[in-house]
Amino acid sequence: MAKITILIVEDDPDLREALADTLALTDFSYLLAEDGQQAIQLLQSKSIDMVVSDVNMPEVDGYQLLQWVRQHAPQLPVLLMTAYGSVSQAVEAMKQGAVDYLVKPFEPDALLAEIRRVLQGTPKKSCDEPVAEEESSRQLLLLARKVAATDSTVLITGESGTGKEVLAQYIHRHSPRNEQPFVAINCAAIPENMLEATLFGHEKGAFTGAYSSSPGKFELANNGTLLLDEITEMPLSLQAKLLRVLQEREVERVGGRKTIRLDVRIIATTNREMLSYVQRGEFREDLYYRLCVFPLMWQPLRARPNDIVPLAERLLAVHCRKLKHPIVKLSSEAKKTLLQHAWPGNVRELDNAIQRALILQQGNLIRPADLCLAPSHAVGQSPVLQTITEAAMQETMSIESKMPPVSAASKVASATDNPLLRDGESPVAGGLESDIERAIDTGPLGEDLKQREYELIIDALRAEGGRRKETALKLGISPRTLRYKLAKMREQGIDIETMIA
Ligand SMILES: Nc1ncnc2c1ncn2[C@@H]1O[C@H](COP(=O)(O)OP(=O)(O)OP(=O)(O)O)[C@@H](O)[C@H]1O
Repeated sequence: MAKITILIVEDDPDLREALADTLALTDFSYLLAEDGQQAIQLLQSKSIDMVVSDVNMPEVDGYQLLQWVRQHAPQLPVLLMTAYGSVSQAVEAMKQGAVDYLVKPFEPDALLAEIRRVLQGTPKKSCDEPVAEEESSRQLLLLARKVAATDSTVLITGESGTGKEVLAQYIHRHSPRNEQPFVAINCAAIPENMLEATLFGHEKGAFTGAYSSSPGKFELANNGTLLLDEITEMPLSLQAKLLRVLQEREVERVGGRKTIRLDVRIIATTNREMLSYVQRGEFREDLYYRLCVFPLMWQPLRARPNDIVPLAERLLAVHCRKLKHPIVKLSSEAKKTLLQHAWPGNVRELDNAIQRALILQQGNLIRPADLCLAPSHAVGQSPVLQTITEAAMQETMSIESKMPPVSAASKVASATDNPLLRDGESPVAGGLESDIERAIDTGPLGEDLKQREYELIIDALRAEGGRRKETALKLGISPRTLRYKLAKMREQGIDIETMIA
């Protein structure tokens, strides 16, 4: 059997040699590159199973290399190595598709364990169960445990950052398939022309750039669980093929003739209101009903206050462990501040706030100022926010009435049908949640944020020479969302082409 090849990309010659020495003592074979440019050349000519890359390198750095991989070989896992000060960027890189990051310095065994974990497709080792102190969250986990025991297809809905992937992993961990792979694919993050090959695999030469044959996510997940993240972002043409695979339980690689039998448990997630996608003809109805066998919904974080502080404490412990930092605590004022915030970006926003606070805090105690939370997002404290929360509640209630009833845990649904920038935690970095965006549509804050968002989009388009797919990838949104945003900008009289020029 061919050996698994790891590509090490590191500009520091001593560290590169040390990493090579580590891999030389294992069954893996390895290739070495001094920078991103050399790495791309090797990726174009050799068969490589995984990339382990430094972040800061001259010319083509780790992030640019990651972007190249996302476009040309999206199924290839990229593990980043980063210095302590660049951790927040590395976390951002994970959102862009890196499988994980290691903080330097690390033990050789930590690297090998991480490589094995990634290649086996197992989720991050964590004996930690999802935090669920709120009654509705507990009930949700109970339901998840029940469905985990079966092979039923599960559809998880909830706003961006509520914990849909965490719940999917929880189901897998508690299922009879837990010793088998858990494989996740984010349908919004893979370029449209690569999605089919990534899902179903391809044979060598099936298309330009198919340097070697490769199994798809379905094959990799065989006997285990496949998570189809952000399923509404899948193009209609591919939905038809997906439906066939789900019905017939077999797959053929792109450019291949062999039929491969499948035994895969499917979990799909979305932060959109799927039924309105179905009504608009953007999502196949038959596929919707095949996926929505057992729907589960995470409430937005603002609707489960009892989860907020325990989640913050868990995230704090995780990051302290990862950064080898002494234990840090939350002051009681900081806890109050957390409870007063509306968390439009949900648990992911909380995670970011905790990471920021960990960097800023002094004396191993987090105080309110360290959290850097915008006061305008404090629950019940600002008229702007009241509008936001009211609008969000109205939105979620109107959705609730349309979703099939599942449980008491699903009192507040959160998907929206308005495709907007994801990851609502920071308007500058990532965009806003749709409910919030609509709520602040008319206010001065809304105008400022919109202008800033338009500037970001134009800048990204300019940097990518007007190419839509690349721009969407750069902004961390789906091409569909970008199209929607551009249409909105045109409606407002913005001449996009002139601005790019
Ligand atoms: N109940 C929970 N317990 C512990 N950590 C959680 C929980 N929910 C979410 N998280 C953490 O919050 C972050 C976001 O979670 P996750 O990726 O599962 O959200 P998501 O709903 O899938 O987001 P998206 O819609 O953007 O894909 C992750 O870092 C995850 O570990």
